[in-house]
Amino acid sequence: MAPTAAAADAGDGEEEQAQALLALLQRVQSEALRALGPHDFDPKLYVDLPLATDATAAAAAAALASLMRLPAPSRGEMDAYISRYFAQAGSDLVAVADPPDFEPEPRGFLPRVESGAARAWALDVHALWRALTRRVSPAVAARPERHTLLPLPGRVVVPGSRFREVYYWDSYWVIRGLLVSKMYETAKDIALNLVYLVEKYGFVLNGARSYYTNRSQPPLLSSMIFDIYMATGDMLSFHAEVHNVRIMDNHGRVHNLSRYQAMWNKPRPESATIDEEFASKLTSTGAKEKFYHQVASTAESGWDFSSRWMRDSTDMTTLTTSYIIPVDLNTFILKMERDIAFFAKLIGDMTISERFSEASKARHNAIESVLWNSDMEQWLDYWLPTDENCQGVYQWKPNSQNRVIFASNFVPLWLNAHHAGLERFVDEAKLVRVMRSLQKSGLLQPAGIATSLSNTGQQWDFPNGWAPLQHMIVEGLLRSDSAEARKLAEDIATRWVRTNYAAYKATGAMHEKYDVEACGKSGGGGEYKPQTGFGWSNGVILSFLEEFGWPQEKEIGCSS
Ligand SMILES: OC[C@H]1O[C@H](O[C@H]2O[C@H](CO)[C@@H](O)[C@H](O)[C@H]2O)[C@H](O)[C@@H](O)[C@@H]1O
Repeated sequence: MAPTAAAADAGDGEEEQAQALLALLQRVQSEALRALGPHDFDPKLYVDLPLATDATAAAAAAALASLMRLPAPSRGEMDAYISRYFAQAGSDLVAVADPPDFEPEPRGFLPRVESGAARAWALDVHALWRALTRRVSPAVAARPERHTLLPLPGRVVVPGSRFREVYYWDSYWVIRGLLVSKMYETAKDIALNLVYLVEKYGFVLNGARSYYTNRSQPPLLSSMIFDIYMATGDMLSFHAEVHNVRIMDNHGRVHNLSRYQAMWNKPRPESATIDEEFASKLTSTGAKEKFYHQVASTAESGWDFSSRWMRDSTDMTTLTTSYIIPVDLNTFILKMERDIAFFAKLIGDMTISERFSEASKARHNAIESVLWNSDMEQWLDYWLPTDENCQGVYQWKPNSQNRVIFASNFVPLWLNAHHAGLERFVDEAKLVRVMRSLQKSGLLQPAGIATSLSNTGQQWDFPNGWAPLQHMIVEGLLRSDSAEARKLAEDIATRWVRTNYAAYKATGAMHEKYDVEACGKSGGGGEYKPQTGFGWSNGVILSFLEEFGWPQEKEIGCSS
């Protein structure tokens, strides 16, 4: 997960040049804000610009310095400057409109989807892989100092719209969809690209840009490899790291758990103007640096942003992410430990297999001792004191569990969906109790599972629902002996499919997130405009349609 010696092997000269281009682009970003104003301003666009083929960074910097001397550059002057010195954002990725493993209707595609409307839409969603598959242009590897995009050896699938590069945790659900679409080679390419990032940087980056080298995202690489292996029998290799916190429970046992922790204490380049604006109310440099560190650590969580990480949900400067032990992160790492044990056994390395099997058992105990709350029948994030550096052993305190309801409190159910034959993470009786807790939590809404119960305007809060959260909880409920749990899983999936379908029919697009209060509404909130495309939404729809089918007589539109 998070970096230890970020970019240590990436080469010092290369790293310096990457940082010089980024610094120039951040100055362009600030100048563009001055020229264009904050309305509809997307700071990420500017740090994604490659240098134009006939431009040098020195000439672009000199011309920018002249613009900066103007009292207020006009939109025309700014546009002229950008088109003179830079190529279009995203032009350093080559569209792969015809991936070699794409077939308009692959043999054996969604055999249980009988409804004509559902099947036609599923084929549209499947065809979106053509619009989202890219290859990094060879120009990037030839002159990396001219791009913030990082070179990658294979094809990628991007989420879409402003997200022009491959993302770490998005790729898990993209791959799940690609496996339904029988695009095994593209799925393997994505995973191998992420392995390449591990080899080069020591961990999988948040996304494949030079400004993402300071942090990772939820660690799902082994899950990708596991699912590819299950679908194809092919194995890839990988490696990952964790950031440790030690907690002593009431029986004197010390547990190791993990937290998010980015290696960064500056504004995020892709959102620098926004971060600086929030930090402007903090007076000391130290306080600003701590804030920037929390912002980057929150981006590492994938839940950027949410009241889940804030002491005061109205104040971004109260982000406290690196002092929180998150339920979902520890679920992902436990799954990774089980995956490694599985693969090591498969290749006959029993020493590694046993080591990771022991680690997964220890984390299982830690999750049950530190994060499980038997009154609420949910797993809860654990908040550490913010005045310490997390080096020592903390004494567990019941009040440090965050009793606020989030969809992540139910993500450990997902562990039940994998590794048939192993001891189940949650036994049947407990699963039914957790299911009841979910049913009365308020998270179940007409169009799916809400991210939280608080409407804060942040995108990882109410009323937004996100594809990965629906998918993990549905898969967890589904692999149960309880008919009621399986029925609830299908009910949630049905609501989610219907809302995605209705929004697609209304807008012609698949969306990054949805408003779960009503069927057919896309989501909003957060620091950027709602995006379409969209990698993980497409992947989850294909996965649900494969799992549950769609009978002829079942209505796919919103039922009134
Ligand atoms: O530019 C702002 C932030 O955008 C990304 O986060 C969001 O989109 C990602 C891609 O779909 C997704 O993985 C993440 O969960 C979303 O919150 C980016 O990952 C952040 O690092 C970035 O600061």
